[in-house]
Amino acid sequence: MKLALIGIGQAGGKVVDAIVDYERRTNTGFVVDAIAVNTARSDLRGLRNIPESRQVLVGLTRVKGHGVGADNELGAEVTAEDVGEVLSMVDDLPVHEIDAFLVVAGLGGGTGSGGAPVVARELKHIYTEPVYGLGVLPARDEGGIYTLNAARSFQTFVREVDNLIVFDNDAWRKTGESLEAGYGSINAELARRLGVLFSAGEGDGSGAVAESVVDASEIINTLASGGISTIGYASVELDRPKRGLLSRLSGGAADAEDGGDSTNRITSLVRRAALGRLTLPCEISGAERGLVVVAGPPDVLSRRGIERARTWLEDETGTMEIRGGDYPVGSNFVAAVVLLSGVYDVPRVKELQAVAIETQRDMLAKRESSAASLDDLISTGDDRIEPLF
Ligand SMILES: Nc1nc2c(ncn2[C@@H]2O[C@H](COP(=O)(O)OP(=O)(O)OP(=O)(O)O)[C@@H](O)[C@H]2O)c(=O)[nH]1
Repeated sequence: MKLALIGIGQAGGKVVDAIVDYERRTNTGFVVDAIAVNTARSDLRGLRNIPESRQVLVGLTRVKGHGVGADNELGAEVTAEDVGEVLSMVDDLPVHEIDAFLVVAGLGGGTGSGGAPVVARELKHIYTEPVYGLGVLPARDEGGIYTLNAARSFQTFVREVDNLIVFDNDAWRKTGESLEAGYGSINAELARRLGVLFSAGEGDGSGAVAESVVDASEIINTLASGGISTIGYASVELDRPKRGLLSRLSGGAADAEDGGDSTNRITSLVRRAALGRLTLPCEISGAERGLVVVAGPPDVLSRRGIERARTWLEDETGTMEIRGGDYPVGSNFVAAVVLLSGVYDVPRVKELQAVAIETQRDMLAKRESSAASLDDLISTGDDRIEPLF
């Protein structure tokens, strides 16, 4: 599936940078182009895979290239004011080659949180291709303002995109590692999941042909549920020397050849992917749609395994709309990606909203009491001191 990526804010830019890095290393060609949008000049300078010619600095007259300091209302405002610059860069893209747009942002800050829904709304207005969002939720300990920003942006973003894929930083932190230090590896993990999913059907340049292809329309139909999505992933290294291209391309005989090993490997991988750590932890039963992609050398991609895994996922989720297929790649790993779309039982979102409501209430009360306290402080009672003007 061919994507145009638009990363907004620092997290958005860095995640898009990581996806482009994955795409180049794997030679999968699923990224048609990538654009970074920011209010902070220094954030744009840090990007390695998005050249200056694909970067847009918005809000320059208002914030002078210094970011919006976690004020997402200002982020939305300045992005709306300068959205024409973003759209004219999108206009330069070969849009006829694109299957969908993916707008990426961290929802806890200011620029991405406010700007991503604005850009998504404009893209949807102009183009007929689907516009998907990828929203990163802040970790629990980032504080109330980040949580409130994320809750407000989430409400808005989910309405402006055809589907919002969610990634929760909190579920991905490693013990003993600060989140800042861990962003590099977290972004790489996220890029791998999205990379395997979106490059399915594009091939990896080895010329291998899939038995039952996962093409762009399978992904689009899965995401057509709307609402929000989560992605699971699991992989295993094959215990054998890497085979030559010829044997990889021969493929297709996995079930007969290894007495069911390939079938079992795939079913257990898909279970691990769906029941292990999802990009957004949630209850998978009740998901509206699902897609299973199994990537690996063709001679171990068991069609029976994929069928069984699909049936298992139908039982677990309670939906018949589980699509699936294989994705032959020249690798010594077998990987399964499970995309669950239209998930509604998500305790993390409910918790985020509860903290956001509490924060909003506290902030309003504080603002009112601060105004009264300042009046108190300044007032000199009956002995009035005249202000200068
Ligand atoms: N996964 C991931 N999350 C990040 C990364 N950088 C920041 N975040 C998250 O994204 C949130 C938003 O931060 P930024 O993207 O830095 O904010 P911004 O959109 O640039 O907005 P301002 O800095 O306020 O102008 C943070 O609260 C973190 O939760 C990253 O590299 N990877």
